[in-house]
Amino acid sequence: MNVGDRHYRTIWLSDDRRSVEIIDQRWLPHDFRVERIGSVAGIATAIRDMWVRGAPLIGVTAAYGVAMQMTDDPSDAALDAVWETLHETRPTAINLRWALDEMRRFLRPLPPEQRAEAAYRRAREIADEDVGLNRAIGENGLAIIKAIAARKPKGEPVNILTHCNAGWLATVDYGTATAPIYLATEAGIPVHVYVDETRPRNQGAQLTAWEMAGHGVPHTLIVDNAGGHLMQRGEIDMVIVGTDRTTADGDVCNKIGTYLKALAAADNHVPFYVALPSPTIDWTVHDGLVEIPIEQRSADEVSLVWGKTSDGEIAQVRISPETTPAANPAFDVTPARLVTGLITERGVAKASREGLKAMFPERGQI
Ligand SMILES: CSC[C@H]1O[C@H](OP(=O)(O)O)[C@H](O)[C@@H]1O
Repeated sequence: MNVGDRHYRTIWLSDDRRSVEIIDQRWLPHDFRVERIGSVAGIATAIRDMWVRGAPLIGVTAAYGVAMQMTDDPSDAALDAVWETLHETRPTAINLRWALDEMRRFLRPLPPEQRAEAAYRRAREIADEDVGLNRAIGENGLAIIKAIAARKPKGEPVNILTHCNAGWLATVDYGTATAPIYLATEAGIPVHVYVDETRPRNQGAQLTAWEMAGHGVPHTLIVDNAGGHLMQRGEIDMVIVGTDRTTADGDVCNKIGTYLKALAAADNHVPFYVALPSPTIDWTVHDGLVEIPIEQRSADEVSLVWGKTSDGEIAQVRISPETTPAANPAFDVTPARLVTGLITERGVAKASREGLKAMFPERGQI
């Protein structure tokens, strides 16, 4: 999307045709920093420490990491080793495994001497595919926003709540949950977005709010605990979130706190949508609560917060006693029964095995 008057993707090949450049999201919204990464170790650090984050973007970044490995050592052993190294960086987003599997599937049959060039080509294709998938998600989600807008007094905005950042910063471009919002804004449909701050890393306050401001989307930052209150008072017309892994039965794993939003939405009859490209569907699992690994991140992310001081320094401060332990599960699972619909690149699927099979019949027996 545009940053000022310049278009950016979140990741792109450097002019050395080996490294990639990424928007280092740790410093947003206070500082826009681009980092160049030219090694598998650098890619692993960028994913693990969330310089880049968001399921689709994690996958694309890993794909380029495989390409870097193939440049250094195109052997089968190296291909397996880079799969393992990058797969262990973050356990929940299925796009990471999907991208690593896809790169290995694509490269294995090739002679080693062809693998590096082919790997960079395939990584770029995966990045381009992500943009196309998200654009299609935007079109399918736009129809939902239009239908809600049609039922509201003319000119009144559709009030949309979103959690965490499933925006263009979580993908290569457009985002998933934000794609319908961007297209609605471009179509002149009045929308207003309630942005959950999304503790502990505040992806909403720091990233989604920055995106909304940058794209001229009216928005209001709220604490995570305010969403239910707003729904009770009829101030939310729909919820739309992203996902890091959705099961073949429609259970949705997403940033911690999503489940609580879904419960409040169900209790207040607010439609709760999940936007996802098909690589985020894990067809090998059915019960998300049992089968999806939930990343446990550092307690420091709970006890310390980043911000800008009054003299403009970006700093971290402690918000709890030094001796207080903290728990930091990074994701939770929303059961399919709480999901109104899954907005995919092909259309809106029911959150069920039948609904997903109907949308993706080529998946056969799931
Ligand atoms: C479009 S996937 C976005 C998804 O990823 C985020 O997690 P994280 O920031 O930890 O990578 C969050 O769950 C978003 O919904």
